[in-house]
Amino acid sequence: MHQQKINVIILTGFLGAGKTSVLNNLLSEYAHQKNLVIENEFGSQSVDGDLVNLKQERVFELNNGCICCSLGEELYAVLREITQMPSPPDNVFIEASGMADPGALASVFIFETVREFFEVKTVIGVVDAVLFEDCLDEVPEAGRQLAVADLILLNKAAMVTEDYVHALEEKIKNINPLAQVLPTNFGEVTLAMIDKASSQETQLFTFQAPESHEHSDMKSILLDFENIVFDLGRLRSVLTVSLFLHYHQIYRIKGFVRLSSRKQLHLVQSVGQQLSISPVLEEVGQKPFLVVIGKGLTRKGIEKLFAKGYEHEGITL
Ligand SMILES: Nc1nc2c(ncn2[C@@H]2O[C@H](COP(=O)(O)OP(=O)(O)OP(=O)(O)O)[C@@H](O)[C@H]2O)c(=O)[nH]1
Repeated sequence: MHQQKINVIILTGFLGAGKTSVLNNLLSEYAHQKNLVIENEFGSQSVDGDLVNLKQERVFELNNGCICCSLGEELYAVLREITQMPSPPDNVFIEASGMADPGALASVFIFETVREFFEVKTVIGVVDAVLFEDCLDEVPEAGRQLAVADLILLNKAAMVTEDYVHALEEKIKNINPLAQVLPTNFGEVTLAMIDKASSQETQLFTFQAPESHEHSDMKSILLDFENIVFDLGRLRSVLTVSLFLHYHQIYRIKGFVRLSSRKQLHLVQSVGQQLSISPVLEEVGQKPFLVVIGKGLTRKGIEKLFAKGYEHEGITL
């Protein structure tokens, strides 16, 4: 087995938002390490010409899938190939096509067989400051890309006024209170920005969400579970079914819960249709809560859904 896990950075964002610019900057930032790029582009245009820093890196292309599920299978096959390389890379960068559902990509990394070798360091969402509001209203994938991201780069910031940048930052934070939002130009990112966004659990510990927020039809709902103890089996089955049935509404779930069968607090998170519930090693007084991000959600509906995870078998303190 590969001794150290391979870091994975997933780049999402709408067409022309600046993903390739961000990728080039990242390749410069990580130039001292061995990097590999996976592209998921529409069409068959060559990507090599766009990437300035690809001296040693190898580029894999995913061609078949975009929004469909074959994308996950294709990525899985590429990842297997990477683990069998004589000298595997330190970092794998995945640039998702502007039309891709990043959940389908990110969810591959929830599988145990993949997690054994790879660790998603961060999911970066690149947003075009000029076009963001139009995109969000008109393109469903744009909302999903925002929901999945840990770090959202508000790119082309210099093309709009400072006040507008602040207003957009607020809007984006309201949609995804879990992410860091940073204005950039020409996709300029630093390692420090990535490292900050990738300490996800630490970030969650200090997370203070607004009650509930709305923009367009997208919304984040904060659920306080301080006095609730879930039944693991029930919670898992309720969420698994809901992520499948309400795929077009629930974009992301993330937070902590208490379980009747375990002492430790558990981190719950969904990526695409995949769910993971894992123990938190150091809780340091963390209170249980969950954030649900999605489209057309109602607090009542979401509360009802989670109640199925603790009523009867579970205990309400
Ligand atoms: N003015 C300005 N142009 C930018 C900025 N960032 C990127 N661009 C330009 O916007 C265009 C698209 O940038 P890319 O980095 O290729 O964007 P992308 O998201 O990879 O594009 P697709 O692969 O087509 O989805 C290019 O011409 C960039 O030079 C910026 O901050 N300001």
